[in-house]
Amino acid sequence: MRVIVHGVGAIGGVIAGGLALSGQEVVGIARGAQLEALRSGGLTLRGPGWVEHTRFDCVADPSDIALTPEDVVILTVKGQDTAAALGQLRAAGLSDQPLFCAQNGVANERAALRLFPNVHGMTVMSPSQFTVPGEVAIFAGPRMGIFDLGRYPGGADAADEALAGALNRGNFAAFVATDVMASKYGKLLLNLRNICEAALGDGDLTDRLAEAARAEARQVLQAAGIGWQDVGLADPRRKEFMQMAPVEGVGRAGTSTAQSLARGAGSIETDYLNGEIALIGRLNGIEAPVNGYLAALGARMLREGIAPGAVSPGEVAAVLGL
Ligand SMILES: NC(=O)C1=CN([C@@H]2O[C@H](COP(=O)(O)OP(=O)(O)OC[C@H]3O[C@@H](n4cnc5c(N)ncnc54)[C@H](OP(=O)(O)O)[C@@H]3O)[C@@H](O)[C@H]2O)C=CC1
Ligand SMILES: CC(C)(CO)C(=O)C(=O)O
Repeated sequence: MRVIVHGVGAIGGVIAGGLALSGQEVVGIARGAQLEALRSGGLTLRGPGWVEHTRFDCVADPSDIALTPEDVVILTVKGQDTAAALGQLRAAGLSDQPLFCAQNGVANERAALRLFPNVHGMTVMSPSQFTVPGEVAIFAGPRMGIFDLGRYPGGADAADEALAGALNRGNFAAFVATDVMASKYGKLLLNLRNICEAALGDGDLTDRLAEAARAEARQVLQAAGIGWQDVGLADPRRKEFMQMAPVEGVGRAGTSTAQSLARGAGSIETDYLNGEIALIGRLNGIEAPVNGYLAALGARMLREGIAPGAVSPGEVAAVLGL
């Protein structure tokens, strides 16, 4: 098995780095300064109380790789970049190799299944950050992440077992799940907080706003007949495998959404997180005003260049009556 990681940023870096450090053959797909840095100097991983350095092959496009039936692809781009990445993979000749969507949100797998037959979901619990080109930080230990892996839309097969085995050898805690989308919907509920924290920073209003978004989302999912599994702090695997911890010399820029805003990435994932709840609500004739507002707020922050934490608490509290 050769593992191709498409999108070596925070999560792609941690996954590719952990696998490479364990001796697994890895090829990364990256772009810009990150590609240059990975090619010239390799990847540095910084964790709580440790630093590791590793090297693996990196290319700019899947078409630079001579794909074989033994390849497995892990997609680690943000949801808004999935369509372009899938198009690249198709142009490169990917066919029935397993394709794992190691991303937040629940829309990536469906988009992938339109083009490819062998699609798998992968829930990612791994608080990570792209710091500078050629370096990523992981704010948790003792394992670098907890993953649920399974075939989309359901079931599990040998590819899930094989990748879970490789990830476990790479200091992750990986679990094969026959209903991986239940786990991914559970993770979606957690990620509804991303834009709240990106807008307001941490605090009581953020907590209340996130809870309002989650309460609304639970109603929407229930009405749409969609089940979920709790993968939050109550999940006993977190205590055993992965607790949050600071990384010396690296300030945490918040969730992946705040990270995109902080580094001026030009796009954020909110339409695939809170926007997904608004979409499911609209498809089922249910109002989802809190998540609809939060998706629009994310778009406004991007449009107006509002920095993380700089949205007026009074405005949010007034609009949502909190
Ligand atoms: N960060 C975290 O703590 C967590 C993130 N996640 C999820 O993981 C997924 C990835 O997030 P994260 O790692 O934070 O995001 P990052 O932006 O750090 O990483 C994504 C990387 O993919 C690159 N990329 C995008 N499209 C392409 C392409 N076509 N070819 C090559 N490279 C490409 C981006 O480049 P560029 O910078 O140029 O856009 C970037 O380097 C998201 O769904 C996120 O929600 C899940 C759990 C935790
Ligand atoms: C782990 C968590 C909830 C926060 O880092 C995340 O998924 C994200 O940043 O998108």
